Amino acid sequence: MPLTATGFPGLFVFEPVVHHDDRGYFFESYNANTLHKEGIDVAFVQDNQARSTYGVLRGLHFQHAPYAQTKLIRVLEGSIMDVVVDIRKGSPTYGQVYCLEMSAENRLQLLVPQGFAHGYSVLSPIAEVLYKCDNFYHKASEGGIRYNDPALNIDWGIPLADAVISPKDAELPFLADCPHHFTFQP
Ligand SMILES: Cc1cn([C@H]2C[C@H](O)[C@@H](COP(=O)(O)OP(=O)(O)O[C@H]3O[C@@H](C)C(=O)[C@@H](O)[C@H]3O)O2)c(=O)[nH]c1=O
Repeated sequence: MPLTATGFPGLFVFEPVVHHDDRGYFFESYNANTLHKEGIDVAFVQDNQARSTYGVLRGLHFQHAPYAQTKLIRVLEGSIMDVVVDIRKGSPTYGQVYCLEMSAENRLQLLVPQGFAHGYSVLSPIAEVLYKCDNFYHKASEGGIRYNDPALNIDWGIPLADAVISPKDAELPFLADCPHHFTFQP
């Protein structure tokens, strides 16, 4: 599974090797050994799957310690704009935004380390998103940052007038007011 660095420490894009034949195609959507060979060892314990319609915007979310989560994200149907923000104090990319268009067609996967806020918007009529997490859901440890934080100025790939946002997400704080931070560990 070829891996591409993003310039953000610990944040990687994977593009699986697809084997095509007369029947269709086959690819390994996850292989711990392949990641291990790239120096990445993550013990995933929970898979999440979410289906959304066009314009749905989920995020930006994280869980703080001791329930922080590494996530490996991919799209099973449709296309999304995936967005992460580095909130690790001391990171060379602290406060910076990384966006990646991910789809069932391009099969890209994004490995998001602990210490990033994560969200996505749906670009297609329907999107089905699957992500692995290395820590269990813990409601009391949930944190987030507002999708329209002016300091981040995120391009979600859709007009914000079309965005469908949960009441919880609409009230998240801006990064400058966020009470939770991570410490960068090189
Ligand atoms: C995240 C999560 C939610 N839930 C429940 C809580 C709630 O009743 C329902 C929907 O939860 P939410 O509104 O938080 O779902 P959602 O807004 O899709 O939350 C997700 O957003 C993306 C961007 C992420 O990165 C994830 O980590 C997660 O925070 O599902 C679980 O049971 N387990 C979980 O792991």
